[in-house]
Amino acid sequence: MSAHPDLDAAWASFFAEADRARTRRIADLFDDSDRAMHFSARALGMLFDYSKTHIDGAAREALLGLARAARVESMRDAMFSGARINGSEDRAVLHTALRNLSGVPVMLDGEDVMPGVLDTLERMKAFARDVRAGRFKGQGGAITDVINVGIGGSDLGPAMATRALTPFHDGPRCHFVSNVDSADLADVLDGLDPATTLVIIASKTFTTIETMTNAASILNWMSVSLADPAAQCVALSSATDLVAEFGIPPERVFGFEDWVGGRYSVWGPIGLSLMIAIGPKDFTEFLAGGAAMDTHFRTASLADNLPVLLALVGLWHHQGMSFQTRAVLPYEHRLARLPAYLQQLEMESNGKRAAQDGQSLPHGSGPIVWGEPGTNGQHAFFQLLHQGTEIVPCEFMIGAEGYEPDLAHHHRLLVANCLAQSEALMTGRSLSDAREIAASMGFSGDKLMAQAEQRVFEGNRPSTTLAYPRLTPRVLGQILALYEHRVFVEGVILGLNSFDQWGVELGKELAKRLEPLVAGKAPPEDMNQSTGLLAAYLRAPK
Ligand SMILES: O=P(O)(O)OC[C@H]1O[C@H](O)[C@H](O)[C@@H](O)[C@@H]1O
Repeated sequence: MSAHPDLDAAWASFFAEADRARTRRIADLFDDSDRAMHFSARALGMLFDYSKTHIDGAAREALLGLARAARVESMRDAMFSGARINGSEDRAVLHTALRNLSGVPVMLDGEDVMPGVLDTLERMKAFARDVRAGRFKGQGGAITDVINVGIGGSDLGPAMATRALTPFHDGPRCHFVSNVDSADLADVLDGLDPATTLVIIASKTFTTIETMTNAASILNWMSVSLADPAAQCVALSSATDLVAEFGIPPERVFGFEDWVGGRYSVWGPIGLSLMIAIGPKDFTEFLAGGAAMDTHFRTASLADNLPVLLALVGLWHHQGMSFQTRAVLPYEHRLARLPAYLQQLEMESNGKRAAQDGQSLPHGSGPIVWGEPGTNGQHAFFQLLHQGTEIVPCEFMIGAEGYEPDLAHHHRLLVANCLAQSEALMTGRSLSDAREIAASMGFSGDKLMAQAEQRVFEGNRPSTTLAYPRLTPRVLGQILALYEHRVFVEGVILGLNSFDQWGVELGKELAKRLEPLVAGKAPPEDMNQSTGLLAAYLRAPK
């Protein structure tokens, strides 16, 4: 007898609905003339349309039943209340406190974390203002360039958001170095003046090999021409003792606590490069957007709750319809790094095999997430989205307005393309229409059939669209918090801990063991022969 009979029953109705849906055509669901209204939701000025999916009223009831049976609301409240929901690391999950601009107390072990959070935020703002105004100087004058050295969560958030908010840049240029591949560092340093460059070393643990290696090499680069390279360094970290050992004085260290996961950390000190690029005021807007989404997530009913709906649609496609991946397709060129950011957020959070109690997950983990901005993707992999034998649910994103009023016709084309794709995926093209096309091209007989078949689009391919007014700092904050909570809800329903990442450890350990071998020293005793062959080739390629 299961310990969770309600949850088991909810999963059973979920799978029964998914089975029923397999034979259904999405386009037929639009016989209901109100479907678009009934299968979309609005919040904070954004519109989430999930009507172009196989979900009907009964399926939605089953999905909401699953959210209720998995106790999504009480788990949500537990997260916001500072409970240690990250069980394997025995940590609370309170990145939301970083954007809690109201300052309403957030208690952890009987203590309010907000005074510390707001104090750090004020210090960041003061420092960002000094850098932007030229009061904080490099050894050659005002700072012209900022390099954020970090990887994973200490890179993807600020790198993605800084690019997303290009129209708001009015500070020094910001660059990002993450890869241990020297090519990354060399390309960023090329053309920079060490005397006017600020280096931000961003690492929660301050032990990550890529970041520490890059930081050391940057300091070497600076030391060729500067008397005191460390004077132009800032650290963003939870490991204040290691930062002190490294030699960065406390006034240039911005700390955060272990209850902020790396991939959830852009809202705090890890966002410093973004704050320097766009200024404290717009950064505060970004935080306000995240906070507004938190309030929505905490107060909206499940059926109107955007993060819950995104999560349920995701589970429906992956667990219910057995679609293995999902594509994130921002029709917003400045969100080019969003798919990479979401890959870490979603796959590092929910790409797991074991439940909190160590049992195998009964219904698997989260899906593979990938994507590219439109319209570029249309000229690359959309072929497979339309005619491949794998079905990939697509998540489109589009703003009503861009930032180039003189080029408004570009934006109209962008919107038309985005809408055209979701419609084409759903409606497809029938064999008879394809035959007509082939006939009009002059084909006949067997050739006509062959030509026609290749022009058939099965259609019935699901997508959702998130539409927003314009990509402002506030809207970006809303979107990122929306996805964070979506990942959380999916994780709760799947029964896993979204906040640890044990799956990244093994490769790191092995890399450490293999380094001597790559350097030509003794191989580890239990080294695999394929690895040995590759290492030998890479030492002397012939
Ligand atoms: O910020 P750091 O401690 O340097 O960690 C950087 C990144 O590396 C780790 O391997 C984790 O997979 C990420 O979650 C983390 O964001």
